[in-house]
Amino acid sequence: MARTTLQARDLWADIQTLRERRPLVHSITNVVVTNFNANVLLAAGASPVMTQAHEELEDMVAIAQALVINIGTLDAYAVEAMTIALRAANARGVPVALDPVGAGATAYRNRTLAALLAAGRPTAIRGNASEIMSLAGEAVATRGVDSSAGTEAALAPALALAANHGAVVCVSGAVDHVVAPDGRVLRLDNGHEWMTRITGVGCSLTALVGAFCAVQPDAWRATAAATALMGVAGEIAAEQARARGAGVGTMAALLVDALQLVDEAGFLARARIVDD
Ligand SMILES: Nc1ncnc2c1ncn2[C@@H]1O[C@H](COP(=O)(O)OP(=O)(O)O)[C@@H](O)[C@H]1O
Ligand SMILES: Cc1ncsc1CCOP(=O)(O)O
Ligand SMILES: [Mg+2]
Repeated sequence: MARTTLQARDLWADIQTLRERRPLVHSITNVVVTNFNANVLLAAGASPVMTQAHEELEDMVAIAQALVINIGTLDAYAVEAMTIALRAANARGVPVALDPVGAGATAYRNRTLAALLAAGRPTAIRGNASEIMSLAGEAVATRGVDSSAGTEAALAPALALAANHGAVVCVSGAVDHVVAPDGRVLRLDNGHEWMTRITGVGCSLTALVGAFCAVQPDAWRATAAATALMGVAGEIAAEQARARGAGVGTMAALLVDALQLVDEAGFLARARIVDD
């Protein structure tokens, strides 16, 4: 396994670049998380637009700096939209982040993901452990949209998935694993268990992956920056919520705040890159 040379300060540089450049991120996402995802993107410094109208997809992809495809709430119209947008993004060199929500839960999701991966190539794929294991061909059943496995078990499947599709793969969980098609692996030990009790945090991480791919051409480093930022912000939000005797509802708002307000010292003090 290749050792990482990435440092937290490299990831902080990408966070600053995102805040300065404010890339337009086009998302085709699910009906549960659309508003939260848009707020997360805005807080981190990106400019979100959500649309799946077939009539405007190619025009929107043409002005976007990244595309996010999220299969959380599927129907035939949305699947066609994802396929059109993926092809358009690939043709224009616009980076694509894919969230395989619920992969391994139903045959329809698995079929749809196979068709999307046959139609085009995502730049990065971000899912929880059982979603990534399922996408890599392992016989695993995702529990609705929640993981039924730990991230360590998904490392080998993630490396295979990355190599097979030429995409960076991020497996999120207690320790996040970010792997590149060439075998580079970065582990990030940030976050808080309460993040799993706010809907859309994983989906929003995928949206951030898209945003960072818009400003950092090394998709592995971009995905690491997104993952570190979400983990650090989640930690800050959980701490602040607990300090005031609040729960995960308050934490959701504090998470958006932390994505906006985290500064260099706070980020560098918390970001934990784990080497083997
Ligand atoms: N047990 C945990 N401890 C700390 N952070 C976690 C834990 N589980 C998930 N996270 C964090 O929550 C975010 C969403 O990840 P995850 O829950 O795996 O996604 P999904 O919502 O798609 O299942 C990531 O930033 C991840 O690091
Ligand atoms: C609950 C739910 N059902 C379909 S999509 C969705 C949101 C999943 O969001 P996340 O994976 O970020 O928790
Ligand atoms: Mg998810």
